[in-house]
Amino acid sequence: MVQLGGNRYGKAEVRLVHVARGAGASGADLIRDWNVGTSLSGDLADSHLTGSNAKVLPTDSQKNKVYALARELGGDVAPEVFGVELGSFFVSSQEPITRARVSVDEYGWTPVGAAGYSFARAGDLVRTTVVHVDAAAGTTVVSGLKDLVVMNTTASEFWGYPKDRYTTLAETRDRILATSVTAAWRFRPEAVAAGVDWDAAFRAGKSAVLETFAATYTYSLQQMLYAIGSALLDALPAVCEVRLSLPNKHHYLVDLAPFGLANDREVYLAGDRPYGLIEGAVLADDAPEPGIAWD
Ligand SMILES: O=c1[nH]c(=O)c2[nH]c(=O)[nH]c2[nH]1
Repeated sequence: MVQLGGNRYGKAEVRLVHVARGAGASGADLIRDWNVGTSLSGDLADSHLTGSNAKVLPTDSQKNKVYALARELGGDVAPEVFGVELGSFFVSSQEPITRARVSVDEYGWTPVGAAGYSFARAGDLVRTTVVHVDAAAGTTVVSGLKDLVVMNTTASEFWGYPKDRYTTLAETRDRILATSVTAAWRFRPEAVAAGVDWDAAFRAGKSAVLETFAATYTYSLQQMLYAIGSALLDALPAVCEVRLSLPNKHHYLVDLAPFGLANDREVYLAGDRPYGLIEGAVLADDAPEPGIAWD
């Protein structure tokens, strides 16, 4: 015998660019460039077990609502606001749907020139948010960033680790530390209910990550993870938990001795794979249980 397990469905990667015309400083346009995902769940067993689509709001309709809502909300809207509105729409308008998950990745654009309508795509990071709207459990918001590549050319050591018969790694008192930061911060339920200045929170979170990375002398990437997580909790009182994923972008000093050249921390091979992957969570002492927030 078999049975249906957990399931959800929706539209992935709905690409949407909203131009808030003249809404910026000196009448400049403001751009929100998004990759939106919707995922609905609830009383949907029939669709899998009998083929009845009576409760299946087409993913095509979900995609259409994404574009329509961007127009309806208008203006320079934070991705979190959009996620809460969109999720609430599906749960309140479709009786079988009890939970909606909305993800928004936001790509930044930097103004170019003075006319207010020219922009260059900002490649430094992607802003992220995942909103869950659940008919019973309420609304959760997890925001953050990904693809933020950072490097310290010194101020990092790695030594004192156990050595077994497979250990060849040389201890180092001075190495390059580089990573691509994925950070996600979970907002406190009461903050979500009261309303958050989402854009200000994002700016504060990004600054906390960058400033901590630059200011922290480390003996491991694990130590950097905890430092960044703590700094985010300090900077964002509305946040109760941070989850971080830090790939170790290894840089190997190239042996140039065969060519009669010394190499005193100058020429490195930028490793691609494999890479170390350091992951962890940092929580406020009073963080409530996450419930569905990370689903
Ligand atoms: O910061 C590090 N943490 C590790 O766990 C590890 N392991 C390794 O080989 N190099 C490193 N660097």
